[in-house]
Amino acid sequence: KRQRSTYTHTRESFMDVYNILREELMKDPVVQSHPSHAKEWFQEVLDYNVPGGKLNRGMAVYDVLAAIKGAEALAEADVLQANALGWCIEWLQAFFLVADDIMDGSITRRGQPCWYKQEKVGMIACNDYILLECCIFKIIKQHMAGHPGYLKVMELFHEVTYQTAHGQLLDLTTAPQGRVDLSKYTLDTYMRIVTYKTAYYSFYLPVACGMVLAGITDPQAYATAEDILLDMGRYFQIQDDYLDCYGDPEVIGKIGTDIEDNKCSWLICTALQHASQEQQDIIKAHYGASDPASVAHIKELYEKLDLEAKFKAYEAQSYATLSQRIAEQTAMPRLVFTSLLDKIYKRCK
Ligand SMILES: COc1ccc2c(CC(=O)O)coc2c1
Repeated sequence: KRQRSTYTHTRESFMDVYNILREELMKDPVVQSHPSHAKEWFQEVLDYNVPGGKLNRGMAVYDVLAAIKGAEALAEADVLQANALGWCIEWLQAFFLVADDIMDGSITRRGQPCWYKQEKVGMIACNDYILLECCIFKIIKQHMAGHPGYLKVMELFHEVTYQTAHGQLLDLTTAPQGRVDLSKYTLDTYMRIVTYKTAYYSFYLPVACGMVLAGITDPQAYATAEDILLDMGRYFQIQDDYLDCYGDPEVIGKIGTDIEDNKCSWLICTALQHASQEQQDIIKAHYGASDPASVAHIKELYEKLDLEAKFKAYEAQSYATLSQRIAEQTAMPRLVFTSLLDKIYKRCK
């Protein structure tokens, strides 16, 4: 069935699907048979943690499907299915964020207190992030049963969860809280962290989901997409690290604290690569310290090492290489990749 009334893909239409999925999950017999306090708790876990982000990852699944099949070829059921898978990526992110905030001892997330910081929650949040992950497979079962790509999607979410957990393992053991062993802050390790912790779920997963729904089965198409999208995801995170230090807090919606937080960021790894012995001593003395004077010393060092220019050069190089690779590939309509690249390139938030 072709689409009669053209669907317009907006945050509002995407949020409508959240409400459908949340009601489906609340209707689950296990939840329905709970005493009301437990039903309310489960609903709050979803409403507090799943919506509230920028929804870029979730909304990208429909965009990919429409780019491959043509929006006019999609039936209402196809649109719902794509948005349901998109929300599975937002659920996956909610699961990681609730867990990561506990591990990092974070205070706020998306402008509100972290879920575990709620008086009544604490370590109950550990069970809550498990429930968030379980919802992914309830939604996939509900919306992909009977689809030829059901198993592929199931494998995708298991594989990307595994990759992301390995990214978090690497990040936690490279940059443990408190004083840091700077010898671990190499660009190679940094690239591995961002590949596994961010690039797979933020860029490869949304596109791979769209490809499955579009009926693409050729393994080479997925390999080509992975190659391009991991590079895009690495560029995205390096840009994120740059914005944390040089972005306008008004625009990015938060004040960057990577220097105070000891973060293994592209800036510090690049600084260490070019720093003299004396400059390394300054980094050792001041990186990861929260007092403003220490932060100022690090930013002064970033100035001296001209990291802004180094980032701009990397950004231009990365964009050129990605554009070239996108133009050369024949696996998919270029729009699949260019729509994402245009969203992140030179973004301010
Ligand atoms: C999947 O493509 C994306 C993923 C993430 C983003 C972001 C930042 C964010 O939402 O965290 C801007 O554009 C995107 C495009």
